[in-house]
Amino acid sequence: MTGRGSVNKKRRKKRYTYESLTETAQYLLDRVPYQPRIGIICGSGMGALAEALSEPLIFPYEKIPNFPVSTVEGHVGQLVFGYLSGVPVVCMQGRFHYYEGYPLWKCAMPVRVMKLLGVTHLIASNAAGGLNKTYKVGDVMLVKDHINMMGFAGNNPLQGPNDDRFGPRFPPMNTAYDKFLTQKAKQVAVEEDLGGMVHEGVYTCLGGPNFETVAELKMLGMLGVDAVGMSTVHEVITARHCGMTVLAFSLITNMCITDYNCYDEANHEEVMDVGKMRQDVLKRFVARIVDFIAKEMLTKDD
Ligand SMILES: O=P(O)(O)O[C@H]1O[C@H](CO)[C@@H](O)[C@H]1O
Ligand code: HPA
Repeated sequence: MTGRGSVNKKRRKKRYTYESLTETAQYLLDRVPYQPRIGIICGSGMGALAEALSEPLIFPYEKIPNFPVSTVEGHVGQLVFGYLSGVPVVCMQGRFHYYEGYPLWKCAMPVRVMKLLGVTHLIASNAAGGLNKTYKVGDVMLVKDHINMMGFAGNNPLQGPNDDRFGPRFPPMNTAYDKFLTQKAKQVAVEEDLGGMVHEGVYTCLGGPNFETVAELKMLGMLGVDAVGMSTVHEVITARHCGMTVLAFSLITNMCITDYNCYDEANHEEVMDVGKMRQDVLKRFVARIVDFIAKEMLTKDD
């Protein structure tokens, strides 16, 4: 390969260093008059979560040094800084997925940038297919654990040289999802009238972009998976590696089809529609969680 093609290939493969990520964080810190403490990642169709921020400062991904760009419908592709419940936060309105052609370390790169910005708590949301038969479309599942399917095949965002400034070579993952915060989120959900529609369950991320076959879903069900998606796991692994406290939740946007006699088909339009349908209640939900973190958890970290 010669010329522009080889230059692009080198660029795609070039790993971020602590220094290059610091450069990205510094670019943002030079333009934002505060340090965000809480990071929020918006799932498919859930970009409206960022619209709840007051005094928004918006950075399209293509303008931020070293940032990848969003290519998926329903992921605007910008970082939004602002205040939620009076707390300085940063929100990813659009995340990166493996199926977009990005390696997992690149998909998870914004989490490390958040860390360098001063973020200590991450709230990751996603749209997911409900595999647990008791779930219904529009329900929320607080993630209590995940199965890193791609990791089974050796694909992990932490693959490659470890930089101890971010975290240890061999990070534990049995406490990935903060129990205290998850319990509080459950309580908030009940108070916000999400009551009967809130579950705690196991999420898995597949590589996508195709939705799953019936046999694949049956297998995942046997493994104990409650909700299936194509994101979040690599972000959570990266966040835990660098010591962040994590809450993650899935909006169940469709039920997984595990019946060979059913001819319905999963589709991205439905996923985005359900995200929009639930956006107002999720905005309130996330704002309350941010308020709780600020009052009960941030002070302990200071
Ligand atoms: O996980 P998020 O980004 O919410 O999006 C989910 O929705 C898309 C499929 O409709 C996939 O990208 C899947 O991962
Ligand atoms: N499968 C995988 N990812 C998804 C789904 C699904 O059914 N729904 C939303 N994201």
